[in-house]
Amino acid sequence: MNDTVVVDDVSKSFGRSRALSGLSFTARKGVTGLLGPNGAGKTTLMRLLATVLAADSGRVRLLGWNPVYDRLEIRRRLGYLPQEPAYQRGFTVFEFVDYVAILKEMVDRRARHDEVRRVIGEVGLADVSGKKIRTLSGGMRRRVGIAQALLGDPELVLLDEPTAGLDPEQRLRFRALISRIGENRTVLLSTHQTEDVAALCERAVVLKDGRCVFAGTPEELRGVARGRVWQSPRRAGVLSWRTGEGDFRNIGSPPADATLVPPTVEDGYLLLLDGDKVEAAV
Ligand SMILES: Nc1ncnc2c1ncn2[C@@H]1O[C@H](COP(=O)(O)OP(=O)(O)OP(=O)(O)O)[C@@H](O)[C@H]1O
Repeated sequence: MNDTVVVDDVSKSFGRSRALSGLSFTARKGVTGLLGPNGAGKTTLMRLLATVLAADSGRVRLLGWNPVYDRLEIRRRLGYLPQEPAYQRGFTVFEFVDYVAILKEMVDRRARHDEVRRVIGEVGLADVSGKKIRTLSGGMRRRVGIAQALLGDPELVLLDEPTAGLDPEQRLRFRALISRIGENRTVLLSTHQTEDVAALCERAVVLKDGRCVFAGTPEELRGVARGRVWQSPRRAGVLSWRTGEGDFRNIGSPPADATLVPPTVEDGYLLLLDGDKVEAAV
């Protein structure tokens, strides 16, 4: 297999709080979505893969390198959009991306400026290149973050919640951009949006309590809830909510006369997270 990311039995604690607990999964070229509730360990995992943090135990291989010994080699091939990027808000878009390029050791000024213009163009910000970051909308600022992550054409791109807080139209544009980025690179995308995973990821990984509870295609994630989602006039499943049409959508073990409906990726995800409760109620 051409796995570009291998995480094997990795644990990481902060004091007494265990963020990652024996986590294992692999990723390869294309877009892999990382799903999980608040506190599941997504950001910790991203920081670990970005070589910002070291694991307490377990093994990690990134692009064939070991982050313990080859951090620089990995960093040269890595682009990272942190969850809370430290933008220099007084800089223009060009100045900020150029500043990151300097930090990335791009020393030839002309080649660096060409590369800065290229990545700014790639995220569709050429028109606002001379604008100060503080004057941009949140969605545009997020694109500046992606632009800097594309500097030097990295083989591995880590995007920590790039679509959080975007309006639907911006999300759509981001999906197009991210799927383009993933055509010839390994992209890991952490998100709370199962729709993003269904729409653009080739593979999905679900974290819960610092462990991997699912790894597979979005179709397989949807399959987790096959035969376990039904519609009824009254609340029935353990996970149950009223839909826009007035009926209830229920997830769990259906009664014999249930009207089953096709599951979504979100149904599969919810069932994975709340599976214990669902099984306990049977
Ligand atoms: N620097 C830190 N110091 C102490 N605890 C931390 C630190 N970073 C993370 N944690 C803890 O580790 C656990 C996992 O956090 P993490 O931020 O990785 O989750 P997450 O899946 O990214 O959550 P969210 O979706 O809310 O961003 C949480 O319990 C968190 O409180």
